[in-house]
Amino acid sequence: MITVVGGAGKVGATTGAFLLMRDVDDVVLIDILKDKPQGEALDLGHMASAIGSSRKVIGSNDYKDMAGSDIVIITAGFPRKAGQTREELLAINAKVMAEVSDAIKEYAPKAKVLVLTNPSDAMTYVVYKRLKAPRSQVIGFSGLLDAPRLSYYASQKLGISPASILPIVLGMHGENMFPVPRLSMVGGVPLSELMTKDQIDDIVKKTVSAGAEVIKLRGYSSNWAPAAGLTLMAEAIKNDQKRAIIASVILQGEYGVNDVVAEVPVILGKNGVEKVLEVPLNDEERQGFMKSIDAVRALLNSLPPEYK
Ligand SMILES: NC(=O)c1ccc[n+]([C@@H]2O[C@H](COP(=O)([O-])OP(=O)(O)OC[C@H]3O[C@@H](n4cnc5c(N)ncnc54)[C@H](O)[C@@H]3O)[C@@H](O)[C@H]2O)c1
Ligand SMILES: O=C(O)C[C@H](O)C(=O)O
Repeated sequence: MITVVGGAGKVGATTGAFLLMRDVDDVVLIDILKDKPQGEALDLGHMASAIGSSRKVIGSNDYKDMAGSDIVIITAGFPRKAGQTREELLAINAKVMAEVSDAIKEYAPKAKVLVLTNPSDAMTYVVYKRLKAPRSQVIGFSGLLDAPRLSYYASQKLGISPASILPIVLGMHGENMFPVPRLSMVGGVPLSELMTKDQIDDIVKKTVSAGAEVIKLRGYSSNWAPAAGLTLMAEAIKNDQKRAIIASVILQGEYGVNDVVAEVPVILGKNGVEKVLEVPLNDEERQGFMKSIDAVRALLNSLPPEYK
């Protein structure tokens, strides 16, 4: 069973749909909004029936309905509006994370927890600290959004399928994210060798500002792409795929960094994060990555003390 807390929201409900479409597991949508999670679940139940799925889906306003979940996905909280940064949501969403973490501790303490809510690296840290769980159990989302965005923009320039690109994006989910074109491969050839410097600069810029661009165009933030990424992460854990995925984890010595959350490639399986991979950065890339790490560290330092 997979619970989505924030399940009546845009990313939450979309994730519920994708989990059912890909037959990953039964789904529970929990939200504080009256009737909305139940309404979303009813529509999704009809959808499951339409596709011939016997998966169950329920909506609830009661955290105790997450009991028995193997995975809890947190999409609860406030999204940013046009002109806002993700970091501006720090205090308001940290409060939501604390409440949801306390519920997880009570009702699903062994669940693997995927944290989407922004600013997602800091929110992952808050949940990790609050749950006092091993870092393998608390996994931040965004790598499976930022990396496919890099592939998307590169594929458009190169006229090839995004599926043939293995993208690497590290660090923070935000303005300080660190795409690494030299380690992003097309058939073993780095993007940096297939494109001019100007083209690389352009796709990096577009990747970093993609979330803001979606908001600017349609008035609210992304849901389809993050829901797809969350579904693939849940699938990797549920089906013990031991798949390399970029996710946000609490670094414990890797890259010479301690107690900071950052996007890095990890192996995801039934135990959550089963391995953290250290990509071979050159000196210049290492500097860029550390700048991104410093930005996350500064954000974590600015958390109110009760969340650290
Ligand atoms: N990390 C990423 O890559 C990424 C991608 C997209 C969105 N986000 C973030 O995810 C969050 C959700 O985005 P959205 O577009 O789905 O927003 P939304 O407003 O559509 O949904 C959020 C839902 O959370 C619910 N909620 C609030 N507090 C709650 C609580 N204590 N318990 C249960 N439910 C609660 C709300 O009622 C709402 O239904 C935002 O912070 C957004 O910025 C992150
Ligand atoms: O941009 C946002 O606020 C949502 C998300 O972080 C994204 O990158 O799409």
